[in-house]
Amino acid sequence: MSNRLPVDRTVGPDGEPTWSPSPGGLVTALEPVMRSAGGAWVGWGGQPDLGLEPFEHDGIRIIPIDLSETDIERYYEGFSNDTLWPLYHDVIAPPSYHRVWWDSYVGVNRRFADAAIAAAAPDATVWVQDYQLQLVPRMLREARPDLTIGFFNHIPFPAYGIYSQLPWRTQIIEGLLGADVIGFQRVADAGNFTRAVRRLLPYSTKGAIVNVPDGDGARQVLAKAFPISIDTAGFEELAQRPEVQARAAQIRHDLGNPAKIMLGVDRLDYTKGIRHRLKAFGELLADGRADVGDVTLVQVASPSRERVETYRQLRDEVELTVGRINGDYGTISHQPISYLHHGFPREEMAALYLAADVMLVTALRDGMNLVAKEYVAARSGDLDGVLVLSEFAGAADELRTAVLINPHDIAGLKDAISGALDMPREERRRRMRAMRKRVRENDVEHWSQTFLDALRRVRRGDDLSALGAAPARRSAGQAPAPRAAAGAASTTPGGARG
Ligand SMILES: O=P(O)(O)OC[C@H]1O[C@H](O[C@H]2O[C@H](CO)[C@@H](O)[C@H](O)[C@H]2O)[C@H](O)[C@@H](O)[C@@H]1O
Ligand SMILES: O=c1ccn([C@@H]2O[C@H](COP(=O)(O)OP(=O)(O)O)[C@@H](O)[C@H]2O)c(=O)[nH]1
Repeated sequence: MSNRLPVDRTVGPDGEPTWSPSPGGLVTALEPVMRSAGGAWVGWGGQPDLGLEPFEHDGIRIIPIDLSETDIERYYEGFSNDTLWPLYHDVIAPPSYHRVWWDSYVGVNRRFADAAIAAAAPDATVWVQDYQLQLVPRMLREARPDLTIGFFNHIPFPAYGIYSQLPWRTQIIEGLLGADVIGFQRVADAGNFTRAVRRLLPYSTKGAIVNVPDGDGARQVLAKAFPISIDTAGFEELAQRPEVQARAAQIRHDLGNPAKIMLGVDRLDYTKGIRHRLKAFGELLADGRADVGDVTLVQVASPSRERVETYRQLRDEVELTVGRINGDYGTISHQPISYLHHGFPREEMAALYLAADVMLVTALRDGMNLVAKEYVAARSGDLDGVLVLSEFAGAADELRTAVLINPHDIAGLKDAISGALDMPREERRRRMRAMRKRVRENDVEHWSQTFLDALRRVRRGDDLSALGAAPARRSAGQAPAPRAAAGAASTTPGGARG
């Protein structure tokens, strides 16, 4: 279950409805998982009031949830994308708090939960995805204690000093704790979550395990990092196809055969650090450390959340900056930046990755960033290309041989880009080989199997020590938790179901 279905319904100029792939990494990651798992996908079709019945799409059973214009404004654009999104991304933009948005969030979470309650077979597993649906796990547990419930948070979970701004901070934590396993992208996110639990609720935690009162006993909830990944083999295969390789050569030719191509691919989102990247590149051109004609930056900025004001402002700022740089440094034959405000299909993405000598991922905060992993998979064949990667993207925990940068440090970013453009072939190869190993070991299949395996083990009441238990911790001055306290050191609480 996720806010978005894998496909969005749009109506073409001829008035005919068509289904197009939904934007973003969540769908990219989950689609291959769902295709192999069977079961049904509950989500929203991307347009208001579609009134659709369940249907099959490309081998996946789809259960659509209807959202009205008001739901979209308050639950999706409002609470999800103008409250939770900026808050969870370290308040890069100021979050807005509105009680009517919260009410709508509760109501829409209830509708999603009811759809799963009606559709799930006895003892089924329900895997809830992402910050838009954090209240669903508890709603499911209250109505259907037979279900095994997983939750995965695709975006960061902030430190308590930030999270505590949220007027509904306790309800969200209680909502999430309805799950058996709560997955996060990074170890730091899982730690932030368990710290928030200790600050807000009288529940004891032991490493990754939270003891939640349940009847006369307690049940164990596992809150742990499961870094998401991509269909690595599928992406490698795509990048090896002759037509994709020919397209990569064509892209280079069409750009005027610059010595170096740099690439950025992002939803047009303020978390992605597009402005910082443009600033660094503009300064390199101004300093004479990069020359138009020698270096071209291709920036794909795929449209996202266009009715949210912060996103509109971002688009204006980015496009103003691109226009200035192209105006200042462009020639009749060459533009420093090729800016594309569209979404592209996977084949074109693979060709762009193959064409790019340097991939720029400069996010200010990002749950994972699948683009970074796709670039590595695409370059498995030639082991070439340099990944410049923000340490604030989840992918930086795994891709340690990327050129790691702090995007706020513009001087450092300029040096890193310059070094990447000049990096010797042998160093490029060495770094890429290590990253390829990692992306092959942890692909999306491994991610989903590891998560689902943890879910089965928690549900069976297995000994969870191997899954990340650590010495018992309780925040300073916190009273022992009622009921759960005695079970804090134990691995099999009384309330756990076998
Ligand atoms: O559905 P939208 O509002 O259009 O946004 C698209 C998706 O963006 C986010 O993606 C995140 O998930 C990726 C995969 O785990 C991760 O790599 C990335 O860092 C995240 O930003 C969002 O979390 C999804 O819910 C959205 O559908
Ligand atoms: O024009 C585009 C731009 C992006 N993507 C895909 O969208 C996903 C973006 O995921 P990421 O985790 O990098 O960021 P998100 O958008 O989810 O925050 C990746 O699979 C990209 O290949 C795409 O298919 N076409």
